[in-house]
Amino acid sequence: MSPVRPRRSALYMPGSNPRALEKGRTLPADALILDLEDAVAADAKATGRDTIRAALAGREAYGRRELVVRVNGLDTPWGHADLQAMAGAGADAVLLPKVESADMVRRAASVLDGAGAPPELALWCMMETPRGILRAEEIADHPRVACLVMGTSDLTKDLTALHTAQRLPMMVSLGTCLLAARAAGISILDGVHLDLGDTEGLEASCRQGRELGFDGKTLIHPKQLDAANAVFGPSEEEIAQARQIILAFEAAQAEGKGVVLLDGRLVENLHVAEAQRLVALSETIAAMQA
Ligand SMILES: CC(C)(COP(=O)(O)OP(=O)(O)OC[C@H]1O[C@@H](n2cnc3c(N)ncnc32)[C@H](O)[C@@H]1OP(=O)(O)O)[C@@H](O)C(=O)NCCC(=O)NCCSC(=O)C[C@H](O)C(=O)O
Ligand SMILES: [Mg+2]
Repeated sequence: MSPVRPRRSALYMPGSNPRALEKGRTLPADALILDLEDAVAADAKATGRDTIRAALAGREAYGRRELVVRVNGLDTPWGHADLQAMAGAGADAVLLPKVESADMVRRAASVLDGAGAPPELALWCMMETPRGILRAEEIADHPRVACLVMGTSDLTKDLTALHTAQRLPMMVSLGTCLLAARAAGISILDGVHLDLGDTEGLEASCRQGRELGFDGKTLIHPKQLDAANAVFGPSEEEIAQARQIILAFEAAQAEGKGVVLLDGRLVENLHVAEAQRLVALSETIAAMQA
């Protein structure tokens, strides 16, 4: 079962942009992904590292937002130094791009260990190449991996597919990674919606992601946060329903029954487990907002 930690919204921001990093302290994002990879030009990578380390040194200012650093791949000139710089910098997780095997995860973990990373520093993995998708299960199974993140832009390019409204070209990959994440009991986030002017399309893509089972969505601009938070967070109606399910089942159990009908619908212990997860999620979100 995925952890109850809310990951409805994860906002990418260029690690070389101090203004964006400062703004992240007040934005309603569950997670911030401080990027050293695609959003940072080659000649700004070293400055980006310093800017991110400075932000992480003042992490109290980010409250309960999860802080994740996307490093460059170990096959690039910057990957090794990125991992060494982030090992003890205070991030919650390091996000590895273009992960294609458990061996790639092991090599990154070994650099972090060698640089003295604490055991609680998690690895998140970008799932964005055909080979990576095919090996999703072994990647998700590594003990340090806490979350898979769909990289639907790179994936669309590598598949020579098209970006479509219904995202049919993505379905096999999304489903494969969801199975891997849930089998391993870790989180999984959906890919970005690139069209910043397309509010309806963003909302539809969030709804589709939630229906498929994603925990949240990665985003590229603050104006996308509200849609993701609303869709991936349980609604008032869902919370009320969940509480009813828990109460009805408790009452049935007190009478020695293992199932109960609530408004004509069968309730079993599997429904109670999901209801408990939703209530716990809503309580954590409320605590974060407070
Ligand atoms: C796309 C942007 C470059 C647009 O930036 P800008 O022109 O500054 O936008 P606005 O003027 O509308 O900004 C309004 C204010 O919001 C702040 N802002 C904007 N974007 C962010 C952000 N991402 N995080 C934090 N704050 C942000 C601006 O500073 C303005 O603030 P203020 O000064 O108070 O007015 C920009 O949005 C951007 O850089 N976005 C992130 C791009 C990125 O990180 N891309 C890489 C990740 S996506 C990816 O890699 C895909 C994946 O790998 C795959 O394969 O699928
Ligand atoms: Mg990518």
